[in-house]
This record gives sequence, structure tokens and C-alpha cells, in this order.
Amino acid sequence: MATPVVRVHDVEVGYGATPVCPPVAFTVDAGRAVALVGANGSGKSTVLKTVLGLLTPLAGRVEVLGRPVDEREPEFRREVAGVLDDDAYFPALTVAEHLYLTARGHGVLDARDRVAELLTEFGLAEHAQALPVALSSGQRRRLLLAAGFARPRSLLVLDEPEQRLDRGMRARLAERLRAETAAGGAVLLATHDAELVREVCDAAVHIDDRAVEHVTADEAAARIARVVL
Ligand SMILES: Nc1ncnc2c1ncn2[C@@H]1O[C@H](COP(=O)(O)OP(=O)(O)OP(=O)(O)O)[C@@H](O)[C@H]1O
Repeated sequence: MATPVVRVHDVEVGYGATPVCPPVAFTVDAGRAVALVGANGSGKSTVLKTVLGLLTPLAGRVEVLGRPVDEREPEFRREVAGVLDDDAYFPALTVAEHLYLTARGHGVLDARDRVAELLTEFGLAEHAQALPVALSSGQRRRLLLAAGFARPRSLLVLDEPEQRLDRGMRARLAERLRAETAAGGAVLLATHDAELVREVCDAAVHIDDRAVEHVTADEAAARIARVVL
């Protein structure tokens, strides 16, 4: 059997010594998308940061592509693209320069073409020469997401990618993510968007302070829609 892209073994996550949720266990295979769902503060972002190697697990083990996570390893950084909920920009680089730098930094040879495609797809073409400060919050979010797609990757980790996106952009993002898994990529995302879960994900993990439950994507979407979360 193929090695999962992500394997989370009974992992406790948190800040300091206290876990923020019960132990979490799940896998994400190549060509699959898994959603983390749960109420605000349930621990989704903390799990994602742990998978990205930005936090050390308090217990258990996280493996990406069969190896323990170490974000300092070039191989890990080559394979894993993360888009978190932090506005991390170079203030003096334009939109196009951000995307170009990301693509070239990861060895993309036809970076100019890739950037042109992404600018169009993410509705940023008119703002290609703008600095981040001159963008709306939704446009800055589009830029961050586009940067995630500007580089090669086996695993895409997204924290609430739907945030601040309008309906049209959410639909294009769902399409993009379906193409990602169809091409063999793995996607792990935290979300409060029922449609995104239903349209993109193969499975979901529902986190709350009492239990971590594996549910189908439809069940996760139904829970979000019923405002159970
Ligand atoms: N840097 C931090 N230091 C200490 N505690 C934190 C830190 N970041 C988050 N927490 C706490 O960890 C818990 C889980 O937060 P987390 O951000 O993982 O939740 P979430 O499920 O992603 O929530 P949301 O849906 O609101 O994004 C919360 O109680 C939060 O207050």
C-alpha cells in the first residue's frame, strides 16, 4: 500500500504543555482532500501548524511522505505548501513580484507564465503592480492563496481558505482544489464552509473538546450547515 502523504498518529497539539483538544489521528492519501471541522477554538489551526512543523506535538507523531516532520528540511519545504491565516507579505513587493519570487524560489522555470495564469485565475490581473497595502483584505487573501499554487507541491495545507472570498472566488477555489486532487495532490484544510467540504473533500475530522470524530464529507457539511459547530 502506498505511504500516506500525511499520517497523524494519536497526536496531542497545543501551546506550552496543555493540549487544546483530544488526541487526533488521521491520514491523507495522495489524490485526496481531508477537512478539519469544528467550532471556533476547537484546535483546527493548531493541528495544521503541527502538521506544517511550526509547532511540536505534545505527544504522538506526525509524518509527511513517510518521514517525521521537520520544516527545516529542504525536501519537506519542497513538497509542502501551507497557506495559514496570517497576512505574511513583503510590504515592498508587488502582487506579481510576490508570485514570481515564490515560483522562482521553488525552482519553477516558466515562472512568468505561471504568474500570468495565477493572476488571471485569482482575479488579480488588474492589481499585478499593486503593493499589498493597496489591496482589499479579500484581494490580499487571493494573493496568499495564489502564492500557494505558484510553486510545486505534493501537499497543500490551507487554513480556512474561504475566508474573505466572494462567492465567485470560492467556486473557483473549489474547482482548483478538485483539480489538485485529480492530479494526485493531497489537500488538508480547516474550514467552516459546508460547500467547500461537500464539493472538494473525501473525508473529514470533526474536532471538539470532548472527542475527535471521523465523519464523511457530507456529514461534516451537514453539521456545518445545521450550525452544530
Ligand atoms: N499562540 C497561541 N498561544 C496559546 N494559545 C493559543 C494560541 N493560538 C491559539 N490558542 C488557543 O488554542 C485553542 C485552539 O485554537 P485554534 O486556533 O487551533 O482553533 P481553531 O479550531 O482553528 O479555531 P477557528 O475556527 O476560530 O479558527 C484556542 O483555545 C486558542 O485560544
